[in-house]
Amino acid sequence: MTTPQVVVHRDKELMAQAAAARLITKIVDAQAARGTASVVLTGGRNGNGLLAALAAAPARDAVDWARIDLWWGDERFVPADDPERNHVQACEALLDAVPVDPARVHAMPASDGPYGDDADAAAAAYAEELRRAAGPEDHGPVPRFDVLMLGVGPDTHVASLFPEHPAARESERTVVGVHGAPKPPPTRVSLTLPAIRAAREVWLLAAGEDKAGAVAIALGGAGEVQAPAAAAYGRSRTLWLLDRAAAAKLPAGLYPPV
Ligand SMILES: O=C(O)[C@H](O)[C@@H](O)[C@H](O)[C@H](O)COP(=O)(O)O
Repeated sequence: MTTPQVVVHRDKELMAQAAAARLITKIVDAQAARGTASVVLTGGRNGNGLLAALAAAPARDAVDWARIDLWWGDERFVPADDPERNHVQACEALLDAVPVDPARVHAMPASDGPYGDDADAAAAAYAEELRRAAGPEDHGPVPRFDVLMLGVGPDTHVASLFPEHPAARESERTVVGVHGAPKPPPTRVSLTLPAIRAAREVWLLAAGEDKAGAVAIALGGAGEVQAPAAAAYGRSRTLWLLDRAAAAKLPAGLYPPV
């Protein structure tokens, strides 16, 4: 487990812009080192705010968009064109504006797709897609994503792993169907903690005062089933990107004054 590093920005706009700049650099470095990059996107306002900031950043053209695989940490299990879908929101925020290779944009299946309304079958299919993408150098059933981003919910959920839900306890499968989620819509598909922890870097994003309690609990040593965000970490780095309001309940001294 990597020790979390905390970076606090003045407000959520600056947080989104700084995280977008950080992501551009990370992708450019990964493409220089390995010829390709893989990034896991998150749903939610902060994840989409980051993508919109990236779309507006002049340096976005430094990325070779044809040589990047994009995955999702979770998806709302609704029809493919539903505006609630994380994939639809990511297209609006960024993906429609950059020359990504559609074959490398790995959206999770929708509820009107080949698996119908069977979220568990959709999850199994996504797990298989990840397994096929993993090479021998990945030493496991999912690729070693360069960056995996997660929005943090006010109850400490990440992706669609909600506190005390079975998905937060999953230790074998890499992707699961989630039923009865407390955040609508109730049916979702989500990466599990073992899949999340395969990433080189995990970035957790939280902004606003309604997140301050969750951030303090997760960074205060809570257990993974009670606080899934506490158990989301990367192989080489775990980074919490916060605005001042979300950091308000952290103990003094955990990050430099902003
Ligand atoms: O599908 C979703 O809703 C998510 O992926 C979810 O895990 C989200 O990232 C958090 O709830 C934070 O969302 P906000 O950034 O909007 O607070």
